[in-house]
Amino acid sequence: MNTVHLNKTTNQLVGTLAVPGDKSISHRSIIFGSLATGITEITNFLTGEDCLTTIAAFRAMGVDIEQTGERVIIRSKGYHELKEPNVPIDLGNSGTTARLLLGVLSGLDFHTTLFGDQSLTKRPMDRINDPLREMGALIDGREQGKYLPIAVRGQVLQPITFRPKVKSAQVKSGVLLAGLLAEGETTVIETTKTRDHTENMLQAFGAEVNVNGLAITIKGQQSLRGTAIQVPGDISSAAFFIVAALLVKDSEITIKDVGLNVTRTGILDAIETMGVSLDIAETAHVGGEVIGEINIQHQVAKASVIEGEIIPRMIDEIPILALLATQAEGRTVIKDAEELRFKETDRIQTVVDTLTAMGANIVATADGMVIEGPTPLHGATLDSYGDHRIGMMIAVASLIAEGTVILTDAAAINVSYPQFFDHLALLQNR
Ligand SMILES: O=C(O)C1=C[C@@H](OP(=O)(O)O)[C@@H](O)[C@H](O)C1
Ligand SMILES: C=C(OP(=O)(O)O)C(=O)O
Repeated sequence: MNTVHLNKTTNQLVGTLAVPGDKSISHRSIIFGSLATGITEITNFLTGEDCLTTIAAFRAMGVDIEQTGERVIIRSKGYHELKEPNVPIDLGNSGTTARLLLGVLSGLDFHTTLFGDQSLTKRPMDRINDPLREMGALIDGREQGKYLPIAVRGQVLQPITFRPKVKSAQVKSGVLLAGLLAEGETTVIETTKTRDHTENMLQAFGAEVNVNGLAITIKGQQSLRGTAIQVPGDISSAAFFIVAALLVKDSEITIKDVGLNVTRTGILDAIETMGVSLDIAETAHVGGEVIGEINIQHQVAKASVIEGEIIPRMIDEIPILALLATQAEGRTVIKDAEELRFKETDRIQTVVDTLTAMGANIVATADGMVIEGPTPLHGATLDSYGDHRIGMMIAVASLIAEGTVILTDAAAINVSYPQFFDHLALLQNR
């Protein structure tokens, strides 16, 4: 499955789909379940490689984690009982595991070494290590701990009030996790709201946490209680099929049981500002998260300017939105998205290079891109560059491109959506 040949679809996309569990929430369910005392039972867990990496990390610290497909049972005696791993921990491709785990390990009384794959080894860790060091963490690594491999020796941490410079839920969450283990009260004050699954899950595990607008305060050294977590479908995964249905003529699909937390629905708002109407209905609330259904029919989008507070609420969906913009009428401008340069790849550059190779009119800017549409797309030989979201963007683009798209390193998609090609075939009635 590493190289796949993809052709323009002859079928419209139709049907109802439940996308796999949310990646951010799946990671956090393993982390909080491992830190809690008692039994945590997780359903609809994402079996993507990144989340399996988080399971392996906590198993290495002695936590009993039983995983059978999308059902996970964690039996833990609480964070005081976590053990020093006797081998370095492999974080694979997962930025979320790296930043959140650094927060946890900084406050646990043992030594750990962390390393990752080629992509993760290039991603900045100083954004989390700087505040952790301010709390007293002992962290060292390549270039003074800016990059993996990194070693941590846990300490008794002091609380801080932290105003992150980057808009990052991973940094916020890493500091809140360290704050949970620290003495006193730790506060994180954001400039723009980022995804709040950590805050929601802390509450679900019985922690005292106070959210006051952009300020989050956590009381240190409290214990968490194991609980049941139902993971909503991942809107970031759904976004690929939402855009696919908009692009392929006569399509109509419904995505059910998908997470609709407002800190994640920027992609739906952005699509609506492009003149598209979506039918969205909330169906349930679980563990502080909203779940619902989205119905999408093929429509032609209009260009728009996407900027400001919406960007952190759709940061992982910008590659697929850029594809939609290549087929929209007019000039789409994406701004304030410099964070894309620090993902699995530099997603400003890889999106621009990939869509240009397919015939799009798109240029990179320092903090985003400018796209003129509509332009017809054509086949090409393209690489995922080891980036799951680039791989899925290419696969969706191939549905409307003339000629064959040859996608190399398609296996990168397994990081967040192992069933992606099966689900695509299902919607094509193949
Ligand atoms: O907290 C999380 O689960 C995530 C936060 C975002 O990263 P940043 O915090 O680096 O923006 C996002 O891109 C990533 O896919 C998952
Ligand atoms: C950026 C992503 O994940 P992470 O930072 O966890 O590698 C992503 O899933 O698009």
